[in-house]
This record gives sequence, C-alpha cells and structure tokens, in this order.
Amino acid sequence: MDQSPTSADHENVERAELAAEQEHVDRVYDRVAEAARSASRIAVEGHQRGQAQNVGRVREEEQTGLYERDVLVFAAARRIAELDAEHEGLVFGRLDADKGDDQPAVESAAGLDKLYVGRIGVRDAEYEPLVIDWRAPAAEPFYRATATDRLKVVRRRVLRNKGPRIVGLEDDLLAPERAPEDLPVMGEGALMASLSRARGHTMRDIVATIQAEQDKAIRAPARGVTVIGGGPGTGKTVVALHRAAYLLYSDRRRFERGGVLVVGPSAAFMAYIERVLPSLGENTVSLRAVGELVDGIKATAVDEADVAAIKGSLRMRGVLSRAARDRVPNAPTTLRVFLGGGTVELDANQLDNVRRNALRRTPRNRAGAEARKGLVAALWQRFPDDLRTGLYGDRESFGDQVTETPAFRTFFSQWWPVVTPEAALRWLGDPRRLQRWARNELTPAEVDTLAAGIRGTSEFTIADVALLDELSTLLGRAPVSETKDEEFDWLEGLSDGVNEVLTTSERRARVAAAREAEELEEYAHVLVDEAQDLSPMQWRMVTRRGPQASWTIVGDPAQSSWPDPDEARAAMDSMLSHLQRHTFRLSTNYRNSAEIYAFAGEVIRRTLPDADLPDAVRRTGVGPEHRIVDDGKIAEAAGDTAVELLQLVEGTVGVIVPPKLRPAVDPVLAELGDPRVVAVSPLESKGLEYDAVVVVEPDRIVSDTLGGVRALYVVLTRATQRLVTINSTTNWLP
Ligand SMILES: Nc1ncnc2c1ncn2[C@@H]1O[C@H](COP(=O)(O)OP(=O)(O)OP(=O)(O)O)[C@@H](O)[C@H]1O
Repeated sequence: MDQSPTSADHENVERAELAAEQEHVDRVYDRVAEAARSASRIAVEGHQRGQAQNVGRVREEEQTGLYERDVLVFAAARRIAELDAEHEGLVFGRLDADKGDDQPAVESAAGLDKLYVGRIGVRDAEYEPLVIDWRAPAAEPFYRATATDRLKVVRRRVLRNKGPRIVGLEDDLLAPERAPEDLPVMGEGALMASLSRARGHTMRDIVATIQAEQDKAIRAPARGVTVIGGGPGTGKTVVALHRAAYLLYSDRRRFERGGVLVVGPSAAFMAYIERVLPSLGENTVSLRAVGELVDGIKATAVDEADVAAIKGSLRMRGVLSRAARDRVPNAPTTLRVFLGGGTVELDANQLDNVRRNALRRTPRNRAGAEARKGLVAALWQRFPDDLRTGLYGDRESFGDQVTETPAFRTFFSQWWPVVTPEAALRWLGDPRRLQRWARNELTPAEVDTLAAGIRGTSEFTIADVALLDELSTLLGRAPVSETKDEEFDWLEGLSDGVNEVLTTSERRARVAAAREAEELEEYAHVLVDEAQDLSPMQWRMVTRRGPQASWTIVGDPAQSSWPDPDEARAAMDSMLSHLQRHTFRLSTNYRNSAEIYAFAGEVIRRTLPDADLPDAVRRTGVGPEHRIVDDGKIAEAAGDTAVELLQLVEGTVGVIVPPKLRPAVDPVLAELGDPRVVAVSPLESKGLEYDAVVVVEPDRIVSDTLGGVRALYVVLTRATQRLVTINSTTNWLP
C-alpha cells in the first residue's frame, strides 16, 4: 500500500487507542452481565417467596411479606429491562482532566484523571466506578466544558460504538497547553459526525454529544415552569426528552411514583420520539399526543382551519358551560303524576327552575339526587291539601310514593339521563341550540361554521378532545355504582352475614378503587412539546393533568399553527402564572444545512421580523431548489422528485403535501413502494425530520393551514440535506 509514514503512524496510534478503550468497555460489559445474572436471581427468589404466601385472606404480617416481594421483584425486573435496553453503546464518553479530588476517577497513563461516562453507572466488585451515569453531577464537565471554560477538562473523547464494539473515536482537545505531548487526539469532532448521519424513521438520543447550553436546560432544577425556547432544529425536543430522563434520575422516588407525562402534537410525532427514553434506560414516562389525552379516545382527524380556530378558542368555555347546564334535547317538558286520586303537574318553567337549582353547586351527572329531591319538593307544593292523608300525609312519605310511580320513573330517566361528554359535544351540531349557548361568544357566521363542522365529521377530531375534556369536568362523572351513596350508610349497619359475598368495607374499598381509577390521571411533571401549537382550550386540558406538577414547556412561537399565538401564550400564562419560571434559549440549529435554513429564515422574516432565528452551522454546498410545474402535473412531479432524492440521500425522504392534495399524491408515492419515502401533511410534519424533503404547493400550505406562513416555515425546516419545492407559480417565493 502506498501510504505516507505519517498516516501509517496515525493508523497505528488509532488502533492502539481503540484496543485500549475496547478493553475498558469489555470490563464494563462483563460486569453488567454479572449484575444482570444476580438481578434475575433476585427476581426468581422474590417470586418464589411470593408464591409461598397464603393467598387467602391477607393478615397484616403477610401483607408485609407481599410488600417485600413486590419491591424485590419490581426492582430486579426493572434493572433487567434497563440493562437490556442499554446494549446500544453503554459507554460513550471519556474525560481526561487535570487532577481534582472531587472526581470519582482513576489516573490515566498520561498523568491525568480519567473518567468514563455511560448510559448507566457501573461499579466494579470493589465498588469503584467503571463508568458513571451521564446524569450524575460528576458527568457534567463532559457536557459543559468548552475551550474558554474548560472545567479542568483537557481532552473530551466520544466513543462511537456499534453495540459493545468501539468503532471510532472523536476527540476534542480543550487545553492543548495542559496535554502531555503523547496525548492522542482522534477524529473530526463527534458533533459534526453525528449531525451528518443519515436519518431514520425514529429520533435518536444525543447522550454522547449534548452541547453545553442544552445541558443547562436538561439539568435545570425541577421547580415551577422551565421554558425551553429556540428556533427549528435547535434540539428542543431531544433536550426535553433527556430532561425527563434526568429528572427521573435526580429524584426517582418523586417522579416515578408521581409520573412524568410528555405531551406532543400528533401520534406520528409520538411514534417518532418513542425510542429516545427507552434508549436512555427509562420506560416509565407516559407519552401522549394531544389528541390522546382523554382516556379511550385516540383522535387523529384534523378540522378545517376555520373550525379548528373556533374549537380552540377560549370562548368555547362559555358555550360548553351553557350546553352542559341546559335542558337535555328532546327531554319531556311536563311532569304529570296521578296520586291519591288526583293529578299533580309541573310545567316547563317549573322544571327549568328545579334543574337550575340542582345544578347550582353540583355538575349534572352528580346532581341526580338533588334534581329528584327538587322535583318532589315542587310536586309536594302543588299537591292539594285535601289529598295529604295516609300514605301521602307528610312530605317524606309522599316523596317515597311519588318517585316509585312508573310515570315519575319514566319521566326522570328521560329528563335527567347521564350525559356523556361525547353526546353533549354532538348537541353543538344543532345551529339553533348552539346559537342560544353561544350568545355573546360567537358570531352568527361562527355558529354556522361550528355547527356544520360538528355535523360534518363522524369521528372526533384532535380539537374535539379538549372540548370533551372540558365537558367531562362540567358534566361530572356519573356515580360509579348504581348503589347510591346514602345506601352505603345503610349497608354499614349490617353484619357480614347478611351480605355474603362482600363485606361493607370491602364493597366500599371496591367502589373507592373504581372511583380512583376513574379520576383524572395527574402527574408530578408534565412536559409539553411544540407548546406553541396548543390552543387555549388545549392548555386547559393539559393543565388539568398536573395541578400540583412542575413543568417543562418547549416551543417556538414562529412555528405556531394557532392563528393567534399571543392568545395561546396568554392562555398558558394564565394557567401557570402562579409558578416560578426559568427560561432557556437554544441557539444553534443542528438539523438543517446552513443553505436550507438561510432560505427558510428569509421566508419567516418577511412575516415575523422578530422571529428567533438560530444559527445553522453545517454547510453542504447545496441550496434548496424550486421547481415550477403545470397545475395538472403536481402529483407526478412529486413522485419523480422523490425518486431523484432517493438516489441523493442515504436516509429518509419526506413529501409534505397539503391535505387536499393527498388523494392525488399519496397513490403516486405508494407506487414507489420504498419505505424510505413518507407522505405527510404540514401539521403531521411538526417536530419530524428527513434527509430530503419535497414540499408540494407551498402557497396552498400557507392558505389552507392554520398558522399560514408559520406552517410553511415548519415545513421548510424539516430537511437535513436537500430541499425541493414544487409549485405552479413563483409568487410565493421571497
Ligand atoms: N447535541 C446534539 N448532538 C447531536 N444531534 C443533535 C444535538 N442537538 C440536536 N440534535 C439533532 O438535531 C435535530 C433537531 O433536534 P430536535 O428535533 O430536538 O429540534 P427542535 O428544536 O425540537 O426542532 P423543531 O422545533 O424544528 O421541531 C435532531 O436530529 C437532533 O437529534
């Protein structure tokens, strides 16, 4: 081979360095395998002890045994899951630092302290650290050290690995003057290597290359509200996910027990980010799209822009509140009962009064008993004096008799049925009724738009979910069991013998558990991604999930798909104003090439001169390309462009298409049969990224999508390498 001596030397050094690192990493894996073996032993022992327990009625001392078993099995099983998840690059970093007594490090050959950083901490048999968890305070210098503030770090090394095998080294020499002469420095820089890699269909963790400003946001204390801002591609999402992992590490008891919720814009986005936390060894975080926050509903449909704008507006509060308290549609308007030889009757006005009184303090589905009492009182008032004898001699006996009559029972079931939020939302499809509920809130045109929007869809949309949640609070949940609360007091007096199957306290416990299961799930920390997109009504829904929570809120107003970002921000502020706020701004766009981002920045600056534009640092030498094609050839051109781009990039090609053009474009792309090509609508593309992006009809994206030019900005900032737009005119170009 014709190689210069210098490059041969370099190769030898690299080989020797790789071998030395591999040796250490092998020790770590051996140690982990040993720990995994002992973890499974503990799990088996725990199960056996559990099975030996008496499974009948549990005495207190036996409960202690069960508790112990659960703790053992739980801890061991989790450890195994954690270790399994970690087999991708368990050790990814090494620091060589000036000696410091405060670091858990061992001396390296070069006379510096050496410290390995990995996904979890592993100690050797003497309890000395072989590798420390990336979230441990001692790992902080790995992320924070810079040439100007080097925190004793001389060399930072990233180990690139494929599973347990080290395949490359990337070094940063932060203090050349402090480095021994023979300290090897390898590679081109870990960050650039990582950013240039082809993209797949899921997001990867960045644990080896977190940058200093990102690290500060990740490790910010879990108090009040932590707001992480920054333009497209600055790592807001990935930083927020690492923050979730950090919070679990820093206060596991609080956050594992209380729960951490991550809310994102769409199911596609949740699928895109779902691997990040497991790859960091965390499996307990709940990830939910904003259309899936209400149990039992997974909404993915999107409303037309004008309908979505009304559904998300805070004005819907008043509308829904009136709907929830109004007469049930088609309810009877007269109550007539025959008693004691006479007839007593309540008319519509009197019924309305009873309803209003019953709803004064209690939501409808909880106010059945109150309403029934109100009806009895109103009937009693109208019951002629001369009939008040015998069975009907006093109001209580009268009430007992009256509520048992078939006429009353039939009436009551129709007049006061349990109303589900789903049913109440459908009521808004009737413009006449909606007009009544919307007075002073919506214009007549808005009433028509909303009613038609509700009637026009058979499935619930993402915007509907916030309305259903609001209605659920307004209507209240129906009592869990048919048995009324009062009857429990009555049951309490009975001996166990009468009720053979369940004792009173067992029954109470069961009802309490059922109630608890029905209660809204609340979390100790709520992390909202793409927060700029939440409508005011969605903010109300999200904040119900964390009345006691601390918050991480991640977003970029310039990418908002809500028509009035100030309104949405005001809604957020009003919901979280009582909490202390810490703000972080991320300043570098790691996704887009500088050429692509320069164009996208120009587009948004025209409309939003104050938009927060980050610096894009990676140049590819290829600018965006704008193709003009005939109106009728758009779908064909999208397909052809995707084929071309497949040749030019290694990873994914995203074709972003306005919803109205999907029926034409989707079949063309499906025909390509290449899993690297994905078609998405502008809203679905939020938070996602592709190596190459084809934007179909940018002008229509502006006109048809809530958010207008901000939606176009989102779309133009999805590509890492190549961007091609297809349109029939050039009018939209800056
Ligand atoms: N420190 C880093 N090391 C390697 N890659 C990084 C780093 N920070 C961010 N990235 C990468 O940059 C890309 C953009 O990150 P992310 O999606 O989190 O940005 P964002 O700010 O949420 O973007 P947007 O607002 O446009 O949705 C991702 O591929 C992410 O992995």
